Amino acid sequence: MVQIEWEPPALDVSGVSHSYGQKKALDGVSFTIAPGRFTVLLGLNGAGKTTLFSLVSHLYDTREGSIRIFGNDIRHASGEALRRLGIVFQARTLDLDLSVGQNLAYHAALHGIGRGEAMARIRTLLGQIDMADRLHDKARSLSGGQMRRVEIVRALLHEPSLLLLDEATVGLDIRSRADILATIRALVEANGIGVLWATHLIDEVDDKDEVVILDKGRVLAAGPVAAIVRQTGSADIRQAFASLSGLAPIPSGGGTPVLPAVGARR
Ligand SMILES: Nc1ncnc2c1ncn2[C@@H]1O[C@H](COP(=O)(O)OP(=O)(O)OP(=O)(O)O)[C@@H](O)[C@H]1O
Repeated sequence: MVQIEWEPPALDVSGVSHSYGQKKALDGVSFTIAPGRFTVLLGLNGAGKTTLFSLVSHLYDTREGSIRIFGNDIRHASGEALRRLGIVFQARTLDLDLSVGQNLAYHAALHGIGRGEAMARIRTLLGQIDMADRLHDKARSLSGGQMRRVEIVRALLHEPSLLLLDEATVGLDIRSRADILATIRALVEANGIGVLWATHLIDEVDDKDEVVILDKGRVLAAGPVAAIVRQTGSADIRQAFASLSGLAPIPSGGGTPVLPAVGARR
């Protein structure tokens, strides 16, 4: 008999709710993402993306529902779950007074990676993003896009199988945004890792991606772009998103935000 090995989803979010006092930020959120895939978590400002990331990364306790990373429950097997996870938060987190190499080596040490191995990984990853020559430069001397790329390298140092990025292109110009997105897509290909890319920018979705559409704390649709477009009877994901979330059609063009102010709270 042929035994088929079952691989658990990279991320399995099941019935997750979260409130801030009376405010319900997530309401029965369920979806899975497959290993090695690029999945976009698409939602307007205030949809609940950052709250979801805070639960997945165990910054907040999951009180309702469950979150599993490669089968490891974030509550009961948080060590193994977090070992498989890399995360780039929306806010900048490099120490500006340290060099690129020091920032990265410090993070590697926190993960218990020996100095020699850490330096080898740092050099390889910086090479993959064309920043090998910036190893000794102070983080302060980097552009916003370069800082983001270093943060991405930092999130990859412990060789996670799933990378979460929360609005990774916020505050960057169109060129840097495209570069970051291309960098991540190339790293997914090269390293075979899965990515959950949170954004409110519809233009960051590619036809080949999987998408989870989050609106006011609820999942409106989840699956391959083509399936969502077909199921909603839309011409493209732009129209599907607009019709699902009850918005006026979104005009196309360089990275049109679907809502005006990034970081605005409702
Ligand atoms: N610390 C908090 N206290 C109270 N309410 C909060 C807090 N953090 C978020 N919220 C509320 O929870 C909801 C979801 O916010 P969240 O930041 O998770 O959304 P988001 O999709 O990440 O939005 P953005 O793109 O603006 O960061 C919003 O209505 C927000 O106002």
